[in-house]
Amino acid sequence: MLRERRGGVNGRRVVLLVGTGNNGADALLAGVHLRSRGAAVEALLVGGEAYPQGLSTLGAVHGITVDARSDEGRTAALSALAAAELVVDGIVGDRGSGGLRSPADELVAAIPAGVPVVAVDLPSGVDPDTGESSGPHVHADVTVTFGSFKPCLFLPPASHAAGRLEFVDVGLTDELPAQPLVRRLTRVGVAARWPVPARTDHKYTRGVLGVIAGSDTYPGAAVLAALGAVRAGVGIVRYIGPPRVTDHVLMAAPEAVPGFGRVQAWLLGSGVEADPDQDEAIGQALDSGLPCVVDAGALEECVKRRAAGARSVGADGVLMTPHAGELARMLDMLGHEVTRGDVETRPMFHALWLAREVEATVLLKGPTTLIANPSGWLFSQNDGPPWLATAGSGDVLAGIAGALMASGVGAMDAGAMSALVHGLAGARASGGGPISAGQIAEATPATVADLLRLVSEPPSGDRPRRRLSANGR
Ligand SMILES: NC(=O)C1=CN([C@@H]2O[C@H](COP(=O)(O)OP(=O)(O)OC[C@H]3O[C@@H](n4cnc5c(N)ncnc54)[C@H](OP(=O)(O)O)[C@@H]3O)[C@@H](O)[C@H]2O)[C@@H](O)CC1
Ligand SMILES: Nc1ncnc2c1ncn2[C@@H]1O[C@H](COP(=O)(O)OP(=O)(O)O)[C@@H](O)[C@H]1O
Repeated sequence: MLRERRGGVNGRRVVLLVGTGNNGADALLAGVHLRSRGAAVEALLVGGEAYPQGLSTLGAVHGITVDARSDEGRTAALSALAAAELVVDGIVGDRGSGGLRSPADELVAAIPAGVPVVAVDLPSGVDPDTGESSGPHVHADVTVTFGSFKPCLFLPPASHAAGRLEFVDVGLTDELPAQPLVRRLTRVGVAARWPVPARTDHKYTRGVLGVIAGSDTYPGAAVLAALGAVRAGVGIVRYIGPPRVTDHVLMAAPEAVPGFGRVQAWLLGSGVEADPDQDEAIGQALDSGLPCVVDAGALEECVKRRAAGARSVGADGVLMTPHAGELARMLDMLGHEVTRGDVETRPMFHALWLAREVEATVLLKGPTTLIANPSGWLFSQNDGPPWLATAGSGDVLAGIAGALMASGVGAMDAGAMSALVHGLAGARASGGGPISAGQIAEATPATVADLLRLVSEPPSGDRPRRRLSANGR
């Protein structure tokens, strides 16, 4: 980072924020290394006993140590930070809880804006297991993590403070639980799970998705949801909605077939407003025992029915796709006083809460997408640019998820796979600039094709097939 931003290491001022644990020790050793390359290194001690060997080695190479707990030390620490060209955060690691104590909180708040920060293991001040934070915390440009990714690196809001993640394998893989609490599907993981048609397939065996979406107020949502499904490669879309909306859907996606018929899964609710015909159709679909993606205007009906015990399919057959505001509304409906702000502050907690209350899979949309199921497992996907935050983007996502569920993919996988493909398609369409939701749908086929190339057999047969790990990641 010093090389990238300051043209080299020699003579640069590096400040280490050093706690008493292993992360403090790692920061000290990083300091020794940087000192040996000519950087001026100051270690600010924020707790009691820091790693003695690290302190003595840093001293031996003429690094400076400041005990920031005394008044005098704190003043020196603050002026070191004001002049820093790189900060290494080793205050707390995965045993940190309850927010930063003094003087760490004051020092973190004093890191000047624009100075690059490298965090050891996690940005100090966030809760390692939940990604929540109750006070000031470090905002890192890069987090270097050892042995395994800590849950907070994937869980917002902490994940947004971690910056780029650098993983260093220190050989702990065998010690880790087989099923981590939070997982992230990679491109290869999605490609390996993608339903690729066999030579003998026809459109019905590939899966038919019934789409009940759109209204006279929001005709576009139906168009975008149908396009998402068609472009993700469903066998057929059957569209059910008001006549004017049907016309729009058929204009944009002539592949769609209007009216009821046999389907393998449902996509319900995108752009739906109170309408007796659609409400009845949605109710029937929810009772059909078929897998469903439940979005926007169908969320309330789904929650009501499932909370009352009407659960025609289990959690892996229902993928609810609220954004933070909708998730708050659903929990409120169930008698819990929850605001959008509460959900944004504790997204994992609230997604799991709804998943457990109604025994469904919950995909919570946002800058990072969380997919939670009632057993407590989560996927966290963070694959697209902020340009995805555009009207109708979520309707396309619902369409992609619907296509996957119609072809037999379970709700957890369908949620994570659609989030990754939606994110990558957004990035492809964007190329760094603004996008419309329709462009996300348009970029989906090429995005899937790129993914599938990661796991396809080479034509010549002499390159080995890419090996996947046991869990497909
Ligand atoms: N092309 C189409 O057909 C599209 C159709 N769509 C369809 O629309 C339906 C509604 O979905 P939605 O998520 O947009 O609405 P909804 O959950 O009620 O949240 C609204 C909340 O947002 C806020 N808010 C509003 N304005 C704000 C502002 N200027 N600045 C800041 N905040 C503002 C306001 O919150 P407040 O702070 O006022 O409490 C309000 O409560 C849904 O069926 C979807 O599929 C969409 O996909 C879009 C494309
Ligand atoms: N800052 C962001 N970075 C990346 N993706 C985002 C960001 N904000 C929103 N998204 C994604 O954009 C989509 C927005 O969906 P949604 O809120 O339902 O909007 P709409 O109802 O207009 O379609 C979701 O897939 C969400 O995860």
